Amino acid sequence: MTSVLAPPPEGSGLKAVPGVPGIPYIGNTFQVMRRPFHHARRRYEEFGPVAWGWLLGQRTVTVQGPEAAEVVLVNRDKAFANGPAWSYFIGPFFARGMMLLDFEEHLHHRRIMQQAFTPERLRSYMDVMAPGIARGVDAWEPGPEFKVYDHVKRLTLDLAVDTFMGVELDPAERARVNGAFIAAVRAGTAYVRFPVPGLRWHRGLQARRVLEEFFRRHLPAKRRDGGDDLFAALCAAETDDGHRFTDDDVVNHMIFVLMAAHDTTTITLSTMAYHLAKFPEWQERLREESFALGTSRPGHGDLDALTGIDMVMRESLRMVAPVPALPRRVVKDTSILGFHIPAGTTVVVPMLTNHHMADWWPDPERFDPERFAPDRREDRIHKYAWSPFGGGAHKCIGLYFAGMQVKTILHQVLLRYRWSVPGRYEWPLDTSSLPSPRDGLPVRLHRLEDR
Ligand code: HEM
Repeated sequence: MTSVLAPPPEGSGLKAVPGVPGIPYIGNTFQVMRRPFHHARRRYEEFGPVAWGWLLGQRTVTVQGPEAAEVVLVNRDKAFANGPAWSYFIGPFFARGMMLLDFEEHLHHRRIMQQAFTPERLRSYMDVMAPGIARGVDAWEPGPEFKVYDHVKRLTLDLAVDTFMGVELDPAERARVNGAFIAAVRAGTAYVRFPVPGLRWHRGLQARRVLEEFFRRHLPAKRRDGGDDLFAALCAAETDDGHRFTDDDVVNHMIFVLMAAHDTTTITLSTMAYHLAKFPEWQERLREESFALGTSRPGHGDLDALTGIDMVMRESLRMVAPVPALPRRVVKDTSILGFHIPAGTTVVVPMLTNHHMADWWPDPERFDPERFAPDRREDRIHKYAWSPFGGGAHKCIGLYFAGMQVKTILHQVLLRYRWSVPGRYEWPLDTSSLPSPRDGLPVRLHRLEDR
């Protein structure tokens, strides 16, 4: 049954947000998680861009389309806060990470962290990363059921340890840190959201302690010796007016950045690999481009020549946004596109489904990288039509790093392997958390010289 979220203040000229909220606390949670595209389309046809319902235990206004996304992400009157919204999901495990800070404090931290993402820093991360990528990709064992997602996840996690931590780890400690990391990420989507020994939430809290202890142990040496890694960069980062991170800040930011960096790039690479297997003509086109580059170790500037990889990456980020939804908590009464949004509400910008809206994207279900070609640039229809990296004050600080890493890995893979899937294969995408293929994306992988 249709009902309104809250009556707008008298004389405000605002409209009430409509919706079919469903059963309190549960509402449409299962439909949204299982069939997000179908559900979003139906809601948009019935209510337009602003509608409410119960989602994951909260009264939630979902805003669809780039115009509403812009209002929320640009956040002109500071009505939308990140911390309370994201903390609901990942707070205990990623406390005081950059994305969970707000307003003045966030700006202050972001200015310092920016020093770890300057062009010079990016170049040196790339130098550290290149041999690890070559080693990791070389070690893949071709076969008929090669699970792309699982292998890429392992690779990006290993790269994160090398590029971000810059600490020599023996295999046992590497496994312990990687394991803690995976447990902390998994805990965010636990069904039982309090600590019961043996269950995800509890394991997540234990993992957080392992990670804190790890970074604290290595911190004094990093402060003293410096290095080319992100950990050293955060220790050294200083704004022009002399602000630096405390030890606690460095630990909190490191734990968060590791999480922010590796799942997202894994999903991007997997989506690219899936479509390149489904559309072999694109795979060949990209391979030719990679061979034409004439180097297996491209430097930062060489990557610009890989225009095909760039278009496929953008199209893959459109088709499967790795961060499917951006939640915000409304901290004072406000409005979105003329609708009254009361304080206390959770607002969600659903990037995953926004990128499939027929009002903004011609033939949105079609894999068509050329839509990003210079003569088409369909994303230019609106500044927020394509925003897999978010926007406004919290826009992904690692977006150039991500592009660099994704392109370098794919380039290395194209130079060594060819892969395919059976003609009618459709990957079973799990959208109940960050999107991922339920089957690990099995492909037939050949080494090029074997063919
Ligand atoms: C394809 C890969 C990536 C995607 C799609 C992605 C997406 C996003 C999105 C959507 C946000 C904004 C969240 C919000 O507004 O609530 C974000 C924030 C962030 N990302 Fe990324 N990200 C990626 C890779 C990375 C990498 C590689 C790093 C670090 C090296 C990184 C570090 C961060 C950080 C620190 C924030 C918080 C920024 C802030 O709140 O000011 N991300 N990312």
